[in-house]
Amino acid sequence: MSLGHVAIIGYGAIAQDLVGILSGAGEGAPTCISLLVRQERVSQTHEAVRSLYASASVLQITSDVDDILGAAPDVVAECAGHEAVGKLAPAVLAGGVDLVVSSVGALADEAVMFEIQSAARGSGAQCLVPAGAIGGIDALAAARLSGLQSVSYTGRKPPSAWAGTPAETLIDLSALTEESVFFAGSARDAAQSYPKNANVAATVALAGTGMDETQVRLIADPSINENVHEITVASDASDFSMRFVAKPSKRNPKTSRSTVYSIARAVLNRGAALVI
Ligand SMILES: NC(=O)C1=CN([C@@H]2O[C@H](COP(=O)(O)OP(=O)(O)OC[C@H]3O[C@@H](n4cnc5c(N)ncnc54)[C@H](OP(=O)(O)O)[C@@H]3O)[C@@H](O)[C@H]2O)C=CC1
Ligand SMILES: O=C([O-])CC(=O)C(=O)O
Repeated sequence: MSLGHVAIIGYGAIAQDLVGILSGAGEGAPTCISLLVRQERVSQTHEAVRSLYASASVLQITSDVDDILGAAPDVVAECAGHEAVGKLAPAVLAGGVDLVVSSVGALADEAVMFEIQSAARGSGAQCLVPAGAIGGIDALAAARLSGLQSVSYTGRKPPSAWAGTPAETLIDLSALTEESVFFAGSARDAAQSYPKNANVAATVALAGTGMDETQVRLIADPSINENVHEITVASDASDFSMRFVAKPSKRNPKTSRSTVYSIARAVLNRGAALVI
């Protein structure tokens, strides 16, 4: 088995790291990588990619999803944002291509969720939700089969990681001297109000008690430099708590560095004989 053509939507922090990881995957590396970027970013992306991957003539760059689908990729990895999921995911899935989604919080929009599931059911393609920045999603999704009593998620990041979000209107991020819980509510509200910071809340919700029952707290904490993700689960099979202390991405402090490795694993597993 081998991985053929991988297409990636976006070329920001996660996607740039993903291209590096896939290109360096040795025997498991895809034979071809395509990038789907905004029209206005096509030429700058060509420049960036050419300087980094001089020998990799395999990289193709387009702003047209039909170019991607016409080349029949084995899998598409979305690494762009909620808007890109709403706009492009149904077309990819309707085209019969499996999609690994990073921006899981987009599925908190019921219309987007419906379109994605309809497109996947119609073509037989799958929308794959990786764990992303967090872990323990396997244990949670398995425990759900036994019966879940409660699932809660807490996301804690340095104040600067919440810049440009509604947290700014709730608290003075630059003046914090101690942690501040600025959001407590459902995973659906968290994912939709904090689209670049709370995708994990949606992932935990999908694996567990759903968007409306999953309890979420979001915290700005001036005493930390990492992004800390915690889940607490009570189920008929087991009770567990997990805490992940993730280093921030060097390219984007809102994004945990662990995220891209989870996406890469989901992609590389498509070409593996033994999947773990
Ligand atoms: N599941 C998880 O655990 C996590 C998920 N995420 C999700 O992943 C997304 C990407 O993260 P990250 O790489 O750090 O973010 P970045 O902002 O660094 O990169 C996103 C890139 O995607 C581009 N983009 C956005 N919309 C489109 C589109 N419609 N078509 C083509 N390109 C597009 C952006 O371009 P432009 O700048 O022009 O808008 C930008 O270059 C986040 O927005 C978040 O939704 C992030 C962290 C954890
Ligand atoms: O990467 C992270 O720390 C989590 C994140 O941004 C998200 O869930 O959207």
